[in-house]
Amino acid sequence: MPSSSASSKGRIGVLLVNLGTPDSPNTPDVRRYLNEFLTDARVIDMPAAVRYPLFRGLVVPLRAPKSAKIYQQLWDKDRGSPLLYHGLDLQKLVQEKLGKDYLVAFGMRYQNPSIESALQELRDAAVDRIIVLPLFPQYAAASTGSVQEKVMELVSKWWVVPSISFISTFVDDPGFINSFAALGKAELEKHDYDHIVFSYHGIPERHVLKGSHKNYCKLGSCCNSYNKNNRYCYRAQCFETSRQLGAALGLSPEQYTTTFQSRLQSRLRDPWLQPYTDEVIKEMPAKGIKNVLAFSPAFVADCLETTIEVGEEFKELFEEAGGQHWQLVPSLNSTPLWVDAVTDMIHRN
Ligand SMILES: C=CC1=C(C)c2cc3[nH]c(cc4nc(cc5[nH]c(cc1n2)c(C)c5CCC(=O)O)C(CCC(=O)O)=C4C)c(C)c3C=C
Ligand SMILES: [Fe+2]
Ligand SMILES: [Fe+2]
Repeated sequence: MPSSSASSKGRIGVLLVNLGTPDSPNTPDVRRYLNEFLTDARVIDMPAAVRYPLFRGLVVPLRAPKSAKIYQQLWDKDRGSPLLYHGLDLQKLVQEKLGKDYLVAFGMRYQNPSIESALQELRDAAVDRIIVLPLFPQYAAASTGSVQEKVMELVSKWWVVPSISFISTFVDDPGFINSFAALGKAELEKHDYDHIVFSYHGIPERHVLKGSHKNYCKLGSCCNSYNKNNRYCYRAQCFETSRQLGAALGLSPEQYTTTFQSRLQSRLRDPWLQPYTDEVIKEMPAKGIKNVLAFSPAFVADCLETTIEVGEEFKELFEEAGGQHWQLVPSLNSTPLWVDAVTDMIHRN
């Protein structure tokens, strides 16, 4: 008779995944990161015969030295890339909170620690099943979709394929919303603001239309409500996060604006989601909006796109246009409310 004392159940594996970051802020590492990132067909959805020569041969070599300079500004001399160390801090705290019945691993879609190494950690521990949480509140094929594809590609090669589930979007998760709102309220107590900007990472409009369920989404007022037809529409999800955050902060719709940042290509050739943050904020001071509090709610950890783009570059633009006070709300990083929110999402799954 087999011993009845040994439990037949293993731990539950949890895989937290963020986008990725270079191993160092030096040009060769930034080039390697950008090469992996920008040849992903879910990010640059061109035929491989065009994507590889164009990006490896032209875009990345030109971009890498410029990006490296910005990463050098961002890099912490002891802990390195914020996206990485905040992710590792979150992993540790969520593990402590979930306890010994769970094993929490952390991976990056591009570069290190790889999703492959994180999955291997869970496999070595013979976890019972795996819950994957891509750390992107709003689903986009280029972010969450790419993580899902990579996880499925890797796990499909295992002889024993475990039960696996994905948390694909958490735009309106009360824990996520309340964690961000709490950070915003702390800033609102320190200063008087004329307006709030919710600036999301942009994606090409084409990506939204490609994911449109039965052509429901046409980049118009379709995105003004969040419903079963546009549950995975990135634009509708961003608007929903803004509405939820606005409500949690006690704002009326006129007190905030939703904008999109970080477009990669020329807008003439390839329109990205609009309005563009840089264009909107340049117009604000002339309209009497001189004090702005900015959130970046497409990111749950501070990174190049929050600290440098929103916190520094947009501040400079705003001030040059006559603005007086521009303040970025820090990201969720590994704050206690966010650790609780992640733990709750895992428990509910
Ligand atoms: C929030 C989710 C993200 C989506 C959606 C996304 C789409 C997307 N991004 C690019 C191009 C670049 N993004 C870069 C940095 C970057 N992007 C995200 C998240 C999303 N991207 C994060 C978290 C980061 C920061 C990483 C860090 O190390 O701090 C960069 C690299 C930086 C630079 O050179 O400017 C590029 C390039 C595209 C083309 C795209 C959708 C099609
Ligand atoms: Fe990006
Ligand atoms: Fe829509």
